[in-house]
Amino acid sequence: MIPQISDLSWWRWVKDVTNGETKINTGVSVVVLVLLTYIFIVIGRRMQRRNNVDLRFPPGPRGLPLVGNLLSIEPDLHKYFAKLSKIYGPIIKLQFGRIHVIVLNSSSVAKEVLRDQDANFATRDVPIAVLAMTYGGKDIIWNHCNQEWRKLRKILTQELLGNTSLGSSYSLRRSEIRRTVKDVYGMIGTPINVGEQVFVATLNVVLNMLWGGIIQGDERIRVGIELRQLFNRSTELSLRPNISDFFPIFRRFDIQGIEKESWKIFGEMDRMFDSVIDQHLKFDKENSEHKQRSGKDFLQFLLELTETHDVKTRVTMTQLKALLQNFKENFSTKVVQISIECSPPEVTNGKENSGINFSTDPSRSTFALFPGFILSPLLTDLSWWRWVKDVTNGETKINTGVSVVVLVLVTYIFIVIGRRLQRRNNGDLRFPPGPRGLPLVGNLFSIEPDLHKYFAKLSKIYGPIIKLQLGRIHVIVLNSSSVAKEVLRDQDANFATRDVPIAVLAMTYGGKDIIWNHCNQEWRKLRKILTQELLGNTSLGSSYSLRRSEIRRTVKDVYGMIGTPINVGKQMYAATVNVVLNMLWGGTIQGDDRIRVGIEVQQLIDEMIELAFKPNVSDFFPILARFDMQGIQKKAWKAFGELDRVFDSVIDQHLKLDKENNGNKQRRGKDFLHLVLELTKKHDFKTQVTMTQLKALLLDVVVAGTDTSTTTLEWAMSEVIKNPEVMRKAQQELDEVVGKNSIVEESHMNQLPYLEAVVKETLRLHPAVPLLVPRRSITSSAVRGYTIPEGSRVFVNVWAIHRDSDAWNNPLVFRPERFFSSDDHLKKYGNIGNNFDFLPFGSGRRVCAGIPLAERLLIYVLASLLHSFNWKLSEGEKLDLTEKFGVVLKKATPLIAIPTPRLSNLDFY
Ligand code: HEM
Repeated sequence: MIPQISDLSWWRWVKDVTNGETKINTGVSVVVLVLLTYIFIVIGRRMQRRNNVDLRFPPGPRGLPLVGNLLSIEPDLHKYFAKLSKIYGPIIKLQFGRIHVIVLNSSSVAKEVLRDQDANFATRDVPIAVLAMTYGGKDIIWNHCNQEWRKLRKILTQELLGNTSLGSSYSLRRSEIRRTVKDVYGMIGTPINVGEQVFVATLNVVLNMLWGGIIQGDERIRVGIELRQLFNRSTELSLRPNISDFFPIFRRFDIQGIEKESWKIFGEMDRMFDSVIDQHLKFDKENSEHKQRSGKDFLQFLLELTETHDVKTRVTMTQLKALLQNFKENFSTKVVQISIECSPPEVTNGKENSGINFSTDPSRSTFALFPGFILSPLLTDLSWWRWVKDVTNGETKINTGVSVVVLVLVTYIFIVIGRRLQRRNNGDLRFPPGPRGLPLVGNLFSIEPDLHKYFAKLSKIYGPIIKLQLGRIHVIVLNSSSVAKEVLRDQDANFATRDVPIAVLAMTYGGKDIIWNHCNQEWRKLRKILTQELLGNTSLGSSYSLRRSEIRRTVKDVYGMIGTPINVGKQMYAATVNVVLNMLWGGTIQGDDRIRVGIEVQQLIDEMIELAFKPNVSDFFPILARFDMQGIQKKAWKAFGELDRVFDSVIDQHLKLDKENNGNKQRRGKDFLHLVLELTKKHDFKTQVTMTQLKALLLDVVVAGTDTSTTTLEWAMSEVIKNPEVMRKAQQELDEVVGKNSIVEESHMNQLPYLEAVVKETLRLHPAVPLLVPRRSITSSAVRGYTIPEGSRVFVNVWAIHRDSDAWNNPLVFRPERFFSSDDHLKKYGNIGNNFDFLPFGSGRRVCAGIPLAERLLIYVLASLLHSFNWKLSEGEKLDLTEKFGVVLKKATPLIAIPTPRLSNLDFY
C-alpha cells in the first residue's frame, strides 16, 4: 500500500501538456483531486454499506441520503412506531440524521433488551441540551451506568426514598394534601382546572420534602413558582428535537439556539439551588446547637453527605445539585396532563379534550418542532440552485457539466469543513494526551514492536492515561493502578466488552465463546458453566487424577534426561497441554490417539493465536476488510475449520462410547467433555448448551489455559535458577511439608506459602498477559476528566503497573519475600482482582475465569519439578531474560537447563 502512494508517476498526466512544459496544470489537478476524493468517498460508503449487509440490521423504512427518515416521521411518534411495527415486525430501525434509532414494539424483544442484555443497554443517549442542563449529565437520569450513578441512585432510593425516610416525611405530605382538599372544597360546584390543582399540590409536597425544613411560607411559594417555570422550560428544551443531536458536526453553530438557551436556564437554576443551599448553611451556622429542631429535609441530609469522609457515600456539591435536579420530573406539567387524559370520561365531565389533551394537540406535542419542519423549507426551496442553469444561450436548461463540478466541489468542501468542525468539537471533549499521528493512518507507523514497553515509555511523557489512533481505531492505554481501578472497577460495566479482531471472529464461532463474547446472557451462562461446573471445587477435585497422571509422566520424562541440557519451556508446554487436554477429554480418548490429537490441537492453537493478534489492515480500516489484503481471514477460517473437525471427531468418539457403554457411563470418569455434553441434553434454557457453545467452551480452555500457564512456568523456572537462594528456600519448604520420602500431591498446595509467593512474584515481574485482553468502551465516558470515545480499544498495561516504583520496593528485583513483608503492597494479596497494583488475571466482571485451575496447576507443576530435581545452567551458559512481546509475554530464548535427581527412592520417578 505504501509504495503505491509514494509512486506518483500516475499523477504526471495532470501536467500542462498544451505548451509542452512540465508545469503542473493547477486547474485540472484541483478538479481531478476533488473528483477522486468524491469517488473514493462514494465507493468507500458503498463498500461499507455492503459490509454492513452482513451485519443484518433490523428492518425499517428506507430513508433519504443524509437525513435518513427524519422527513417521514410523524408527530405522534408512539403511534407512528406502532404503525411501522405492523409492517416491519416487533424490532425496527430508523435513521435520524447520524443517529441509528431502534424501536422495540413487543414485550419479548423488550425482555431481550431490558433483561437479558440489560448491561449493554443501561446507558442513555444524552441530548446536547440535557448535557448543558444537568452538570454535564452528572445526575441519576442521564449519567452513565458508573460508580457515581450507583452511588446517587442508592442515596435516592435507600436514604431519601427509603421506608424510614418516607415515613418520617409523611407529615409534610399530609399537610399539603389536606390543604389541597381544602382549596378544592372552597371551589365546589364551579369548574376548576384539575391539572393546575394537582400540579400545585405535587409541587408543594415535593418542595416541602426537599427543603421545607428551612424555607417556609411565602419564600417557599416564590421559590416554587420560579423553579416550576425553569423546570418547564428545561423540560421543553430537552425534548425539543435539536439538529445538533442528529448532525453533531453542526453543534458549534447551535442552529436553533437550543444549547445557548439551555445554558441560560441551567445558570438560573444553578443560582437558585445555590441560594437555597446558602440559606440552609446559614441557618445551620446560626442554629448549630439546635440542628434537630426543624426536622431533617432532604437537602439537609444531602448537605451532611458532602461533609462525610467515607468516599462511598460522600457527595460533591455538583452531585447534590444534580440530585435536586432529578426531582424536576415531579414538576413536569406533562405528567399531570397525561394522567388527566388517561382518566375515565366522567372525571372530565364527558368532555373530550378539555384543553389539555397532550397527544392530539400538535402545538403542545413534544414533536411539533421536529427537524423535518426545520429542514423542509431548506430542502424544498431549490431556488438557490437555479444559478447552475446554462446562461450562455439564455435558455433555462440545466448546464450539466457545471452542475456536476459544482456538486462535487460543494460536497467536497462540505466534507472538509465538516471534518474540521468535528475535529474542533472533539477539542472540547478533551481526549487523553498522546503522540500526534499522521492523517488516515494515525500512529500506525510510529508504534514499536514491544507494545508494553512502548506504552510505558509514552506514559512517562504523557501521563498514566494515553490515546493513540491506529487507523480507524481509538486506542486508550492505562498505565497506572489508579486509572486501571477507575476503569476496571468504577466503570466496569462500560468497559466489559471486548474489541474482537476480525480473525478472532472467524475462529471463535463468531465471537461466541467466553473470552470474546459480549457481556450478554450467553456469556454469563458459559462463564457460569466454566467457573461453577467445570472449575468448581468438586469438579476440580474429581479431575485431580487426570492432572496427577500427567505430572507424574512429566517427572518421569525429565528423569529420563537427567544430566543433559533440556528445553524446560518445551517440557512445560507438553505437560500443560497434556494436563489440560486430559481434563477436557482424557476420559474419552486415551493412549496414542490422545497424543496424536494433542499434537494436532497444539499446532492449530499456536497458529490461531498468531493469526488472532497479527496486526491486520482489515481491523484498522474496516472498509478494506472485504479484500482481506494480508490473507489473515482466509488462514483463520482454514485453521478454525481444521480445529472444528478435531472437536467434532472427539465429540463423535464420546457419543459412540456412550452408546456402546449404555448404562455404564460412570466407568470412564467425568472429563469436561462429558459434563458439558450432559448439558446439551438439558431442557432448561438457563443451563442448556448448544453444540457450538460446547465447542466454544473447549476452545477457550485450550487457548486461555495452555500458553499462559506454560509461559508463567518457564519464567518461574528461569527466575528460580537465576536466584539459587530462592530455589534453596522453595526446596527446603518442600522437604519440610512433603519430605524426601514422598511425592508432591495437590493436597500439599495449601501448605506451601513460599512456593505460592514464588508464583506470584513471577506473575508480577512477568505477567503472562501484559496488556490484558483488550476491552472496548460501550459508550463515551470520562476517565480522569478525559473523554474516552465510544468503541475505543482499551489496553491495561499490567506490565508497567507491576513495575511501578510507587507501589513496589525495588520493582525490578525478583523477591518472593515481598509477599510476606508488611512494607510492600502485596500483604493485601489474596484478593485477586481487587488490588489494582497486582493484576495478572485482570479484574472486574471479565477477570480471568480460569484462576482456580491456573493456581493449582502452576504451584503443583513447579512443586513437582523442584521437589524431584535440582536445576542448573550448562557450564558457561548465561541466563537470558529477554522478553518476546505478544498477547502472551514469552521468553525470547528458550530456557535450557540441566536437571539432577534429588530423591533417593527411584519409585518416585
Ligand atoms: C497463568 C495462567 C493464566 C493467566 C495469567 C491468565 C490471565 C488472564 C487474563 C489477564 C485475562 C483477561 C482478564 C481481563 O480482561 O480483565 C484472562 C481471561 C480469561 N481466562 Fe485466563 N489466565 C490464565 C489461565 C487460565 C486458564 C487455566 C483458563 C481456563 C481453564 C483461563 C480462562 C480464561 C477465560 C475463559 C477468560 C475470559 C474471561 C471473560 O472474558 O469473561 N485462563 N485470563
